Amino acid sequence: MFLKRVEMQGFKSFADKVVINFEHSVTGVVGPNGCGKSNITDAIRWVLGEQSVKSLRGTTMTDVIFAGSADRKMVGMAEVTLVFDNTKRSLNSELDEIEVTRRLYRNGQDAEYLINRNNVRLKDVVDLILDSGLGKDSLSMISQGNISSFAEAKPQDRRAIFEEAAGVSKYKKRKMESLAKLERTKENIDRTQDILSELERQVSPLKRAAKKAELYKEKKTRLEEIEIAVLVEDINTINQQIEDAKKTLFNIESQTTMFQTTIQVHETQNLESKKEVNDLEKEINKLQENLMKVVNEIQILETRKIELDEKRKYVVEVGTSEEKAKQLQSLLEEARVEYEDRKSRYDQCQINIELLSEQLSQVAMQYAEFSQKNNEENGMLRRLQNRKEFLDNLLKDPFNSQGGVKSVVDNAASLHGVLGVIAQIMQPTEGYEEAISVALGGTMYNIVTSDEEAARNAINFLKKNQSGRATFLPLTVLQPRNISRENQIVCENTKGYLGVASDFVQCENRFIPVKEAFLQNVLVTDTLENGNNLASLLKYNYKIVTLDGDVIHKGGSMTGGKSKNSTSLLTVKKEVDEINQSIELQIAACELAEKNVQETQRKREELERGLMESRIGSAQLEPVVDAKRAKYEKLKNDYELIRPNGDDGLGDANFADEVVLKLNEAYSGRDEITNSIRSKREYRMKMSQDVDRKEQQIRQIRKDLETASASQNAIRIDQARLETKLENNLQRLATEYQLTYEFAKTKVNDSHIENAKEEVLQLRSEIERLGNINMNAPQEFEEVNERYEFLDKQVKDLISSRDKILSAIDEMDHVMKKQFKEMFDAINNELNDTFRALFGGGKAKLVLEDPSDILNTGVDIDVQPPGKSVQNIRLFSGGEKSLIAICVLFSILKVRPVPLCIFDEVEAALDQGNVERFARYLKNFREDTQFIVVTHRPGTMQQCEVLYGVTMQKQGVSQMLRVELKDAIDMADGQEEVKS
Ligand SMILES: Nc1ncnc2c1ncn2[C@@H]1O[C@H](COP(=O)(O)OP(=O)(O)OP(=O)(O)O)[C@@H](O)[C@H]1O
Repeated sequence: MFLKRVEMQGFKSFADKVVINFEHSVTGVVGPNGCGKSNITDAIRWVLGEQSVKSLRGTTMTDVIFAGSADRKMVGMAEVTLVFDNTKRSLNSELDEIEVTRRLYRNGQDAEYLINRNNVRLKDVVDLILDSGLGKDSLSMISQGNISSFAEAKPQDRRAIFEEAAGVSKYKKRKMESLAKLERTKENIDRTQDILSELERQVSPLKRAAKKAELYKEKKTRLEEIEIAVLVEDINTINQQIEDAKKTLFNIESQTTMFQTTIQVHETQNLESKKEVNDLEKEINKLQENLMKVVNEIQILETRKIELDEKRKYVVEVGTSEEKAKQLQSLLEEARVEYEDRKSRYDQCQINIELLSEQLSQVAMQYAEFSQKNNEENGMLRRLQNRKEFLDNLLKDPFNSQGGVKSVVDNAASLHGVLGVIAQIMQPTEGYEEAISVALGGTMYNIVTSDEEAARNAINFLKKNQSGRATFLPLTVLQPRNISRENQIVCENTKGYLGVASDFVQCENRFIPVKEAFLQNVLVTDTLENGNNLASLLKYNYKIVTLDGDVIHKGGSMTGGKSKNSTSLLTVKKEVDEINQSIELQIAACELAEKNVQETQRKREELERGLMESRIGSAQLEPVVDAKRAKYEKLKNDYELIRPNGDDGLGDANFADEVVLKLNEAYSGRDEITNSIRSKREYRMKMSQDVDRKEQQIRQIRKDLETASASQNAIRIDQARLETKLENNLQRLATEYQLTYEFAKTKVNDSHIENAKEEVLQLRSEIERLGNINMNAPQEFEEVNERYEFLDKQVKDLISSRDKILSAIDEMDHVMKKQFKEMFDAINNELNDTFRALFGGGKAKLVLEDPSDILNTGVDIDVQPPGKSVQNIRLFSGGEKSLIAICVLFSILKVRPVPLCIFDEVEAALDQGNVERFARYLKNFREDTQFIVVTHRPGTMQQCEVLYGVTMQKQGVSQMLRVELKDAIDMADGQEEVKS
């Protein structure tokens, strides 16, 4: 037998273990109402996986567990086992015997299925019986209710049994599943497409933004390359400039040493010269003493000579003619010598007068010039001293013209948080005073406060005291203003650019925000021309100042020029320094001018003295010469009278009187001393001039030394500035680009530097044109695009799976139509014979309500019992309806036999004759089908090969026992008479 055994324990009314062995093809189960017959059917249905509590006639699943009775306690577990013979492989297993068990515990949770005592899932049980004909809608379990509902059912509801028979229901189930899946797939497609279109909206702008960001990065990288190249180039230049500065410093140092040596040499020489002048002075004095002696000697000799002359005159008057002539000749010769000597000295005096006059007039002119120069220099010195006094006052009282500022500064000690005036806080680098002064402009009088409250307090103070107005800068509100990196590159590549103004200002750390707010975006150039060039490259976006204090304002307007004696608080210190220096120089200039005047005066006096001496000498000599000439001519006449033809004897005359000779000697000695004095004086003058010249040279060299030292300082400052700049550039290479100078050098090539300025401008304007950049865009785009592509693929997959489902549904529809139609036709073929057999004639047929819609059409039954006209099943009596339904059931069994069929009082509504016909007909199927028939009808019982009686001997607990026909009939409530 297919179902070999049923074992039950604790299932519904079967409290105790009951084992039913099936050994016959047709087994009858009999018993009185409520004894538990149908519970056996329920047990079989339950094991085969029934999940519907309603089908099991309960409200919860635990209702199947024996609930107890008057004298039995409830049990905790229900267990039913079915044992099948599977040698015909009706079940989906290769085993010959299969034991299926289901257990349920009262806690309702520990439900179990077992196949051959192994725990399995419900699905395994369902798979086991799939297509075996034991399904819950199959014909394997037919109750009286099924029979009547089949007959009463609408044609539409009736097709289920044909579908089951045709094996269509599994396709139908699959189709339902596929449709549900299709629905889910469509929903997924819709949902995914919604997300997709949302993503699509994001993807395009993100793609554009990402492209923009990439472009930006590219250009930025190029800018960086250029910047690195410019930095490297800058470093090269700075290194070169530092080298040059060192060389220049070395040259200046050598020059300084040379200057110092020259000064030393000059000073030593001057010392010697001065000593020499001193010696000359002494010599001259000595000579003058000698001169006096000679002059005295001359006077004595002259007196003696006069005496001698008198003696000679006497000889001439009283002597012989010979003596006379001789004497006269001697006198004549003497007079000639005297005359010529005096004449020559007189002439010399005249020459000296002329020479000295000329020299004197030159010196006088020089003296006038030097005096004028001296006056000028002194005037200049006075002007400088006046200016210095003014500047000193300004330094002492810098805010005299700014009432409010002065008042706040004077009272700073009592005002909380007043930190100082910008002009005092900022220290411009030497040489940059004018530039910083104009860069700050009026801001230099602004007062820095710690915060806004301090500023408010100070303003209230000014109001209260009505002591003026002032502008305040609270440190807490200051924002740094910079020039962009790209513009910086442009600047650094522009000729004459020196830096931003803040580079040239020192201040305490706490005031750095002030510097950054006002000077970090002001550019400094050396000249106005270079400033204009830079301004145009930067499109007039920045304020530019020059070292001279000219300003190119934002927008391009320019301010410049110079007003007399103008000064600002930032330049005043520089001017004071400069003026102190100028005063020092001016004092030296005055001293020099004074010295020149004095020197010239001394020279003039000396010349005047010489001239005077010469004039006196000349005046003294003039009458002497006349007298000597007259004397000489008279003696000549006298002698010619004595010797009219002349006498050669004259030559022999001994007129060389000793006195005369001495006198002549004395005169020539006097002249010699005078000449020596003159020449020594001249030499002394030359020496003094030489000393003066050298002193002047020393002063000039000292001036040059000062200039050299100033330029040394300037070069050192410049060198320090270059070294700071170099340090900054190296630092920037390291921090911004993580590069050493040596490595960066290997990275750059000429192409980076070529046209750097133009390219930077070009790149900068291109970057500007790019507008706002979302640097996260590439990543966001990648993420969104990845999601987009993923979802797009998913949609495609979903569409393809939807198409597959649709085609599977189509295929299933096709199979279902085919199988349904074939099964329907086959059953229809059998129905007529079955009908005739059970009704004893007539005819019957199945009719499709809508043959064009095989998948949904209802099934009607047209029957014509013998002697009756064709009628629809609904018009027949209850018994007839049952029998017609049974005809259909048997027709189906003929076409589609099932291994097990349980009939639960299906023939209840039939009359006895029909019951017997039914029971006999049933036996036709016992070859292929095992029947378990629950019945009250003796007619049926008679046809069963074995009968089991169900009893409830103990109240509420069912029991089974094999019974004989007679007992069975007795047990069946005696409702039917047994036909003997
Ligand atoms: N969980 C349960 N515990 C104890 N008894 C139960 C349980 N469930 C059902 N029963 C009993 O089973 C009996 C019904 O059994 P069943 O319907 O099989 O009777 P039957 O023999 O088919 O009757 P009829 O001939 O009237 O159809 C009832 O008496 C009911 O009290």
